[in-house]
Amino acid sequence: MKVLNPDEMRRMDETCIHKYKVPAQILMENAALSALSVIQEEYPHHSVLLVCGSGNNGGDGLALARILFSLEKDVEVLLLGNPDHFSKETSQNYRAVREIGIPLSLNPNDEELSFKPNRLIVDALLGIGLNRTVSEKYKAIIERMNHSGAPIFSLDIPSGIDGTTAQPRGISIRADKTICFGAPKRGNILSPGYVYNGELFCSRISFPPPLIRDWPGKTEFNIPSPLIQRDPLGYKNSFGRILIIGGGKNYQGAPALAAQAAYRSGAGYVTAAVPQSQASGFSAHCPEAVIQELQETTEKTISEKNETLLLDLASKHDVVLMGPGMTGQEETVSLIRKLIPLIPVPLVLDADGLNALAGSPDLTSKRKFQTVITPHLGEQKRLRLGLTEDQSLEERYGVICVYKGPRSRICQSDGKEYINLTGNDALGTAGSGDVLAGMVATLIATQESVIQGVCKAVLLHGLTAERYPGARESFTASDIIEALPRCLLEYKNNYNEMKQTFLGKMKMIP
Ligand SMILES: NC(=O)C1=CN([C@@H]2O[C@H](COP(=O)(O)OP(=O)(O)OC[C@H]3O[C@@H](n4cnc5c(N)ncnc54)[C@H](O)[C@@H]3O)[C@@H](O)[C@H]2O)[C@@H](O)CC1
Ligand SMILES: [K+]
Repeated sequence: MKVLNPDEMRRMDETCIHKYKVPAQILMENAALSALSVIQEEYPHHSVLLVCGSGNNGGDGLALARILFSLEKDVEVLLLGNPDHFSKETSQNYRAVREIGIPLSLNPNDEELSFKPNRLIVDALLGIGLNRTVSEKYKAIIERMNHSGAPIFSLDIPSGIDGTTAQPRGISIRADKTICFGAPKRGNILSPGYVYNGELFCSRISFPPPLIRDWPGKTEFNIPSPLIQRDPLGYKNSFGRILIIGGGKNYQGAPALAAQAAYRSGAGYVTAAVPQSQASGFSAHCPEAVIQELQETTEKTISEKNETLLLDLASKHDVVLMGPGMTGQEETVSLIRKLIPLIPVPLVLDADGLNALAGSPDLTSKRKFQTVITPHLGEQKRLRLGLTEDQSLEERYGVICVYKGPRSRICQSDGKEYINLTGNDALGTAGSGDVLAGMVATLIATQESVIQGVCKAVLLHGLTAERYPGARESFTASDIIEALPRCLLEYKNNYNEMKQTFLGKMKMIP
């Protein structure tokens, strides 16, 4: 399923209206009816206060007020704006609400604003037409709604969340539930917007299937797809040979976590190239890994003298992961920068590999084999140095970029983007990224393509956190590795069901 930005959503609405001849009035009515079905299911006994703005989002709210009133619900409307400027559809609903005699305050002053904790608030102030910082007048109302103690149900998107960036524009409604219309917008799905949305519902508001299916949008969910079956006649070298280049003084755990994660996610053979003084410590952490001892700098990090050896070793593996625990030691950084363009297989760069890359996009953009980078927020900022605002990391560095964080995004240089829905805050723990890097390297080697491998690894990594039976506070990187056998099995056996339910992150409403 596609995830749209507000411009695309408007074009989709227009196409539905003009090409498929579904009138705008019907779309608004369907939006209101789908919101009604959520209210009937989730808030069957609540009286309802609808807070409506002057755009079509407000129109949806007015249509919903009309339908609720016809069901003899206790409803009241607060409406902001000048009715002379309403769209045709919003005007029609406004006139109906007035004629029917539904209680309505137009542009209420402070005393007329009354929010009761036990009355459901329907937030229909601002939808995808939000195009600037929330005005002072709206801000005051949003604050009052947020502090009212009442449950809030947002129509289309919580008022104040930017549909493209998912950031609040100054302030935003914090909804308990949100229903998005037609298709989910980026602001419904990405961080931090998805937290403001609360529980998310989606209605197609009768958009014809080809309109949604054939939409040329470039953003979609990272939906589970089947894992490649292991060859029953395979052997260790056919199940993915991974080379991990990492480690430095005080950082032997990072490559060890990556190596364990690689084995637990299916790698047949893992070589760990680490500074010689750390080899024995490494073996204690991951006895399955084959160790390549490397010459060291005086600071016990990987020396530049290993260049030829490492390139030769890389050529004997399917994928290389470089970076975990390598430190920012000058000579080591220089080695990383020499190796990046020359490594003759797909390359995953993480941690110090990314720090060494930052500011030199040509190192990766000219590589003959694909590169995957997995930066967290701090690393993203460093990698952005020297880039213009409209340039993306994936485009400028010529890589697949995994933007790690809540709702990680996996982006290709051609603009295709997959939003991952698995995971939670438990993953914010030291070593979590090292584990992910090991999983990414392995699934790249074992799945049908580099992008498929990356998508599956990110999904699986998030799943381990969701399936953890303990408190999120207690979750560690080792728990991810420990959960992999179960989660991998669940993914293998149930991907189809996971696909149907979108992993429970969004409920489809007729
Ligand atoms: N045919 C369609 O286009 C459909 C649209 N629908 C609804 O229509 C919404 C989009 O409608 P609109 O494009 O009219 O936009 P909105 O209803 O989101 O808001 C536009 C209004 O808000 C004002 N505004 C924008 N930014 C503001 C700010 N920061 N502070 C205060 N006021 C601000 C604008 O001046 C304008 O009056 C969707 O979110 C959805 O709820 C649905 O009815 C489904 C069909
Ligand atoms: K809204």
